[in-house]
Amino acid sequence: MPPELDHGSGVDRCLGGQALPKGARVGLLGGSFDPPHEGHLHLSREALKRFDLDLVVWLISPGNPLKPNPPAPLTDRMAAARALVDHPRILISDFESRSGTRYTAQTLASLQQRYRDVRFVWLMGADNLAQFHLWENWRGILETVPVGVLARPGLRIAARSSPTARMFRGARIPAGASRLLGRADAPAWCFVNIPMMDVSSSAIRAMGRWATGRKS
Ligand SMILES: Nc1ncnc2c1ncn2[C@@H]1O[C@H](COP(=O)(O)OP(=O)(O)OP(=O)(O)O)[C@@H](O)[C@H]1O
Ligand SMILES: O=C(O)c1ccc[n+]([C@@H]2O[C@H](COP(=O)([O-])O)[C@@H](O)[C@H]2O)c1
Repeated sequence: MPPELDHGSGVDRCLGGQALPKGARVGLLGGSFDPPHEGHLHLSREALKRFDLDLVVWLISPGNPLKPNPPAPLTDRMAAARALVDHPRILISDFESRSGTRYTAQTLASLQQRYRDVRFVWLMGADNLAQFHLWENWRGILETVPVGVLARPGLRIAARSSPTARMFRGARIPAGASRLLGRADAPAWCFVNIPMMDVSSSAIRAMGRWATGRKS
């Protein structure tokens, strides 16, 4: 049983091994991290600055509900993330596997119930904004937490003209005011251009540089 789970009250005392201070602005970077790479680190460092966050938590997913093939075992991905990250404000968590949630809308509901005094911000790369309207209860997610989107090579235009960007255009915070995102009430989202880093898990897998206990 993970030590950080307080089963008596059903309340998590900490996320990614760290207690979350009252009022903290916490960015959540959900992902397959199959494997984690420098692009995830880069996105996280930029998000801390651009959105004025206190912490970024990597939520290592049991598996993306839209991806047909399962990722490598969670323990391998968690270990690789721990080996890669050496930053006091970037935490790694298997919260979704522990809470039994797989859809982001459920994960956010579960987190908000456990951490009532924390201000969560959902973080993602531009590829996910382009597809966001396919996610379970995607409007509900946007109505629940502010969303920070970070540019990704080749995907700026698809993201900015996506159904989500069009439907929620009135809730967009301009990039010049991105530091307000963490304090904003939902619905609010912000797209920031960051120096591009052309690295992806699929490219690393294709190069055979990710050896795990994956069953395939
Ligand atoms: N190089 C990058 N620049 C910006 N965002 C990124 C980058 N790599 C990953 N992300 C974002 O990080 C989150 C988690 O990504 P994920 O773990 O799926 O990695 P990935 O490299 O996109 O994987 P894959 O190539 O298998 O799709 C997503 O929101 C994704 O958009
Ligand atoms: O909730 C959904 O319907 C949903 C659909 C697709 C992706 N997600 C989440 O988006 C995050 C990024 O996934 P990935 O595989 O692109 O790294 C990860 O936390 C997934 O659980 C969530």
